[in-house]
Amino acid sequence: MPTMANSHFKQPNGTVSNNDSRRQKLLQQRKSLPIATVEKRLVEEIRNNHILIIVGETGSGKTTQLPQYLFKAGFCHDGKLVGVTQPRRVAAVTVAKRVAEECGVQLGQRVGYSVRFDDMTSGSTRIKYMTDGLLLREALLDPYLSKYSVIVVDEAHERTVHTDVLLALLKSVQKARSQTANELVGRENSSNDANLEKGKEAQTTGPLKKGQGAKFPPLRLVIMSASLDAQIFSEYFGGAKAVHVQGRQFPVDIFYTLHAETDYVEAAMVTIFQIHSEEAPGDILVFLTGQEEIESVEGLVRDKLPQLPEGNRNIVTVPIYASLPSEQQMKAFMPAPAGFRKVILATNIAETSVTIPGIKYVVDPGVVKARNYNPRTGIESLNVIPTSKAQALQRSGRAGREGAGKCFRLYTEREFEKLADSTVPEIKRCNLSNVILQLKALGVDDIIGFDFMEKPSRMAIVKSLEELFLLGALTEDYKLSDPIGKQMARLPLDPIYSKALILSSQFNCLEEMLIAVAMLSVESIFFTPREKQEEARTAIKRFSSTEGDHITLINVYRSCDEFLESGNANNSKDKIFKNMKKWCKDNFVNGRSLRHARDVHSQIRRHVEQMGLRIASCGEDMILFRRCLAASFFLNAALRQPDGTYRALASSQIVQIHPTSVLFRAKPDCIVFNELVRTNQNYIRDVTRIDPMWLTELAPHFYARQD
Ligand SMILES: Nc1ncnc2c1ncn2[C@@H]1O[C@H](COP(=O)(O)OP(=O)(O)OP(=O)(O)O)[C@@H](O)[C@H]1O
Repeated sequence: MPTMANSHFKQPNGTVSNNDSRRQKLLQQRKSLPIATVEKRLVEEIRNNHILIIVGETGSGKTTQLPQYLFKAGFCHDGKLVGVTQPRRVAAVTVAKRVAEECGVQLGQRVGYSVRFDDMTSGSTRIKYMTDGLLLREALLDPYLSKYSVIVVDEAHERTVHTDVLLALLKSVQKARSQTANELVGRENSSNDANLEKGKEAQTTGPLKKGQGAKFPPLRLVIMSASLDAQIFSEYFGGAKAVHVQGRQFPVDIFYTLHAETDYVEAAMVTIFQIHSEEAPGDILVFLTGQEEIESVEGLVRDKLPQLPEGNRNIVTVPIYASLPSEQQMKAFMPAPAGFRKVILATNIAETSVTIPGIKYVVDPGVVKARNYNPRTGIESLNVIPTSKAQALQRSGRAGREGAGKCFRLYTEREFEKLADSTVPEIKRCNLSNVILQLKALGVDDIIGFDFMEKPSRMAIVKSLEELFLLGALTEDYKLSDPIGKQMARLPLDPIYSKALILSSQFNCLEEMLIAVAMLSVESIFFTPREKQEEARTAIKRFSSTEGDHITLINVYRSCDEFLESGNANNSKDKIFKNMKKWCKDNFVNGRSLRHARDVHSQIRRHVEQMGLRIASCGEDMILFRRCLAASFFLNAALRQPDGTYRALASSQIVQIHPTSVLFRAKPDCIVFNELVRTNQNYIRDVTRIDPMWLTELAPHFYARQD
């Protein structure tokens, strides 16, 4: 077995090395992986079975090695690709970098990746890592996924909405590619939603046409995970064969607490410092639930350092969470400064697939922030819940990848035993509008009869179909509308935001809506340090609009723009970055969030430009913009009640304006909002004042009915 590969500390992840000894070392590492002993057998199984399920321990080499074996075995000979999907972009990017390095090729050549807004592939790419969402989008343009000979769905146990939909889609593509002209194709169903909902005649359309798929060679599917319940997948794929890859590379010792912890953040802090003072060198990966919690722990660690003995302050914290811009996420993969211990504070985006060089210790509080959706009330909420056993296994699997590791679970062994084996599939606990819009765009007519691995409730499907109809994305017989529905499906956003962008081009305020949507897509734009509450409030007031949070967010964005434009023209990128950081700090704006919003803004701007939408600004006339908000978010309108609470008009839920909203005290009569958060109350966030008359004028199809 190789010893711990400290070279990773010195060489940034993914650089192409001409250094022979580095290549030799990588080759040695590859050969020592458990999967290497079964290379021939796996290739044979994939040749002989069109669907194969592979279960193997974390770190055994599935993600990095199998695609290379398939390439070597000739699955890419005629220019075809091996596609590997990951639930998360950070995994797709980092694994592709690693595999390119192992192959000794430049990233983007033989080995590449493609994730939303970032394509690192070329005509010569044969092994392509991507997110599952991206492959779904590819299917819009190439319904038979004709350029792939094999598709590997990695980390299938995560059961994200995209993974589930992708599996169903791949099943029908595979069937189509192995069928003859006379056979029926999976996506052509005998009934459709209009039929089910309205008793009309069945109609079928869809891009998969009878016999067309037979033009392409059969598609092979590989479904992989370390902790997957092979049985469920095997049944779904008609008794597909499952193989188990035995053995793990390095051992990971698991430690549990003796007693249940009441405050997991506090327990995580204690554990970090205990590891730092008692354990051998090696970096620490701590799982937390979200940006705010990560930033608060960063602050707590910073505050604690001066209290430690001088020689013991050599800790650096590095955050990693989904809404952090990619280049900042990559900092987690860089080596710590010499003599320092790196403490990575991560959400579950670092839970599967990734190898973070240097990690020897994992701290796992056993909780995760998960989406939950109630189709009856239409409320989608984010709740902190216990992880499943499968997640606990994945988390501990992040240690022990370069040498033996340790995992500290901040809960008792008895609590572990009580955890569910696997996570409830996301498709059963989220709003389905986005998925249904994508499926409709893929030509799936019958959502209720669609071959989901696990069917979402009929109520959830019907509710989302109704929502899409009200937004104008579907016609009366639940077909994708043209052009609105088609345009909405092209935008990689929630349908309600896509609709807002399309409408705002008609209201002459697309400039403003682009900023609003970008700002709404990031967490916590303002930060209020505990010790500077008053100062922060005064600073934030400078951006406040009496009309509400949307215009306030636009004011922040534009003020920063103005600052960057004035006097920064001749500055280097680095200098501008530093200036922006200072501006944000002075104004109590969260710099990371604002940078992310600017990123999202330029990406969606590119999309709307490509779609030919007219980009104009309403200038000073913010009434136009507010009218557009009313026209777009009419499903999220609420009226004030005599007691100061609000009644959400679509669901009749009683809600309250969140204290962080600029309208918290003003309490206008009628509002639209964007987020409903359920804690001990139903709080609404991102709120703007509107005139109630606008609702009947701008959304008569909904409000005429309500009255
Ligand atoms: N970026 C990297 N830097 C250093 N070592 C790496 C890197 N990526 C992979 N490795 C090494 O290759 C091994 C196999 O990684 P791989 O991702 O293929 O395993 P896996 O079986 O897919 O694991 P998981 O189920 O956790 O995704 C790791 O345990 C690690 O030793």
